[in-house]
Amino acid sequence: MRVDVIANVDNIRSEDFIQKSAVVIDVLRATSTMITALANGARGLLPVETVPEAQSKRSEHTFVGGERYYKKIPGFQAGNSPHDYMSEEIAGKLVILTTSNGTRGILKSQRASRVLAASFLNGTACGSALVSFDRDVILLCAGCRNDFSLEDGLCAGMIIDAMESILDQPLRLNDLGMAMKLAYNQCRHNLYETVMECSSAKQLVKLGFAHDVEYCTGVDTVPVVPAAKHDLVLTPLNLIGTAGR
Ligand SMILES: O=C(O)[C@H](CS(=O)(=O)O)OP(=O)(O)O
Repeated sequence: MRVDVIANVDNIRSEDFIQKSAVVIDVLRATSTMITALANGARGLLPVETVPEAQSKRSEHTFVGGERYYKKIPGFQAGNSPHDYMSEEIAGKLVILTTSNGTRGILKSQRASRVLAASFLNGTACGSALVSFDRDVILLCAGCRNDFSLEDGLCAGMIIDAMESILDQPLRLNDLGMAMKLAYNQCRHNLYETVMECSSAKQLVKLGFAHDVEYCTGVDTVPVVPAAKHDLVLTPLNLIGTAGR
């Protein structure tokens, strides 16, 4: 099985996803938020590109959230903090989410056979789902404004590590994949301290979101895998029965 790690959303074309499993990684914070919303009973999550598009989908059955420049959008029910998605208010609702990078990554990947959303919270569960799909994989690091974010790359390294442990053999990796596997193994025992040195974490701490960085560096603490197949609504993957698909 081949696994390619891509540095940011603009470094890949949508046709490159055809016939592959795609995993979008935005540790700080979009994919950590998606995982949290589904773990807290949201019935699904629809990523959208623009603020007006999100607003137009508001109804009694939806919960509309998102950010621009880390801040909640005026009039929205929530921002992009996973802590905004832990209340009973979202149970049974379709979450509509628009963020600067993570939701763009999901939209870009939609030609893949399956699209998953990953972060440290569910890394091992994602790895085992990918092995069961038995297809080549693209790990798309969402990054930040066309740039690479190290925390996303480290999470890619974690997923590669989990897949290789399950398969008990090395995967075929691109150079960024090799680098991230080595980097993850170098810092896996002090992940929080390493992520705290990354630019997005520093910015979040400055804006009063230190608790988000702490939560988002929890390893395998929320083993729910948001997944989409042939449409854009992410729902929790049922890990039993995914083999061979
Ligand atoms: O809300 C976030 O943490 C970031 C903000 S920014 O794009 O990095 O300025 O958005 P995300 O889509 O989660 O990367």
